[in-house]
Order: sequence, then C-alpha cells, then structure tokens
Amino acid sequence: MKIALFGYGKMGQMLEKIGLSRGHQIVAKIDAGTSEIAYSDFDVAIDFSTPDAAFKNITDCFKHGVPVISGTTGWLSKIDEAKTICKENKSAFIYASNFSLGVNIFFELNKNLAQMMANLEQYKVSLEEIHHTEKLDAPSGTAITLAEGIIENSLYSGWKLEEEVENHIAITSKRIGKVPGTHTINYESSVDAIEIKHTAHNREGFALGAIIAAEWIQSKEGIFSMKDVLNLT
Ligand SMILES: NC(=O)c1ccc[n+]([C@@H]2O[C@H](COP(=O)([O-])OP(=O)(O)OC[C@H]3O[C@@H](n4cnc5c(N)ncnc54)[C@H](O)[C@@H]3O)[C@@H](O)[C@H]2O)c1
Ligand SMILES: O=C(O)C1=N[C@H](C(=O)O)CCC1
Repeated sequence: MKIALFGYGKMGQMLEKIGLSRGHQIVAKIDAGTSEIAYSDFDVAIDFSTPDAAFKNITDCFKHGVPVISGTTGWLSKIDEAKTICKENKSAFIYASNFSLGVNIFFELNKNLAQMMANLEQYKVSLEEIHHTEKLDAPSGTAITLAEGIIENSLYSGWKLEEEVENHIAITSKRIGKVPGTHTINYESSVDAIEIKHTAHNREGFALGAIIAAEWIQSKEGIFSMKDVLNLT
C-alpha cells in the first residue's frame, strides 16, 4: 500500500516505522510548508497534523479521491463538513480520537460501566487525562470521546473542562513531561470509589491502529469508525 503521511512529527515518524514494518511504502511526507502534493501517487492518506491544518489536508484528499485516516484532534467543529465533502466525492474516511486497540476496548468498557452506574445517584463521575507538554489541545480527543460515551448512557447532559457544573462531567487536563497519554474515569461516593484507567506506554499502539485502519479502508467508500475496523460489537 502506498501511504502519504500528512504531518511528520512524533506520530508521523512512528507511522512511518510501523507502516514500513508491515510492508507498506511511505510515498509522501507532507508537513508545514509542503507545496507540491502528487495525490495520484498514493492509495491512502494518514493525517496526524495539527488542529489548524487537519480540515484542509483531509478535504483536499477527498477532492482527489484519496481515502483518509484521521487521528488529529482539536478540529471536531468542522468534522461534519469534512464528512459531507467525503460523501460528495465518493471517498472514504475514518476519524478516531484514539486508534489504539486498548483504548477502543476502554471506550466500550466505559460505556458499559456508565450504563451500570446510571441510576446510582450516590456516585459522581469525573475524568482526568494526562499528556506531554507539547500537546496543543485540551481536553484530549480521547477524553471527549470518553465523556460522550458516558453522556449517551447516563443522565449527564454535557462535560466541562476544569469546572464543576451541575449535571456535567468534570474533565481535568494535566500536561506533564513526555507522557504519551493516560485517561482515568472515577466514580466517587462517600463510602468508596470505582476507577478505570488506560495508560499508553508509548505511541506504537496509536500508529499500529491507524495503519490497520488504512489497510482496512482500501476499496471502501463511506464513513467508518474503529468499531468497524476492529469488529467490536
Ligand atoms: N488519534 C490518535 O490515536 C492520536 C494519537 C496521538 C496523537 N494524536 C493527535 O495527532 C496530532 C499530531 O500529534 P503529534 O504528537 O504527532 O504532534 P507533532 O506536533 O509532533 O506533529 C504534528 C506535525 O504536523 C505538522 N504540520 C503543521 N502544519 C501542517 C500542515 N499544514 N500539513 C501537514 N503537517 C503539518 C507539524 O509541523 C508537525 O510536524 C495531534 O492532534 C494529536 O492530538 C492522535
Ligand atoms: O499525544 C497526543 O496529542 C495524543 N492525542 C490524542 C488525544 O487527544 O486523545 C490521543 C492520545 C495522544
């Protein structure tokens, strides 16, 4: 498979390593300032760039008929517009706030736990995410997906960053050293606490999931998710 990497930072370099190890070719490394892009040279684009760059990178690919795997976070206000452009151009798209297998299982565990806790008013939920100090967005995309998973399965109506608001899930974002990504959900009562936590030890799991998604999307048309790729029911 001929892969174009949009964003050649920490994730772009890890995607190159994992892609090559699975027998793929990296035919383009597009970063800030790249002017010439030969869209006809690649089978799939993988975008791990920046919140400001993602929308244009992704929709330009759709306009050239190139399927896109998108891992960039912090640009979700424009994702519906991107999906419309994908459909108009009969292209294919997967966005995931987190491509790791472990986190995608954690997403399902989180929803199941939220369902079980939904009627237990004595427990108050909160969410904490910790990432490295270079991260541009807060809360993390993964934390937003986790909060949405709880909201869909409970009486909480929204989430707030660093703020306590009635009926809202409080999210705390910490930026510490080189932490690749740690997410904790805590249900606290006066007598006990239930906590579930995912800790990424490095970036390999994110990159492997994105490459597997790129392999899966070949010859497909439409909007898909990691649940489709991983066949999680
Ligand atoms: N979904 C996931 O599994 C997952 C995992 C890790 C990181 N991320 C997200 O991926 C993104 C990148 O993370 P990172 O750690 O590699 O960041 P990074 O800062 O190391 O790399 C981003 C790169 O994008 C480049 N860039 C800037 N403008 C660009 C443009 N117009 N076109 C192409 N590239 C451009 C930057 O120069 C930089 O090299 C972030 O949004 C992060 O939150 C998602
Ligand atoms: O390093 C990052 O930046 C990460 N971003 C994603 C997020 O915002 O959830 C996934 C984890 C790593």
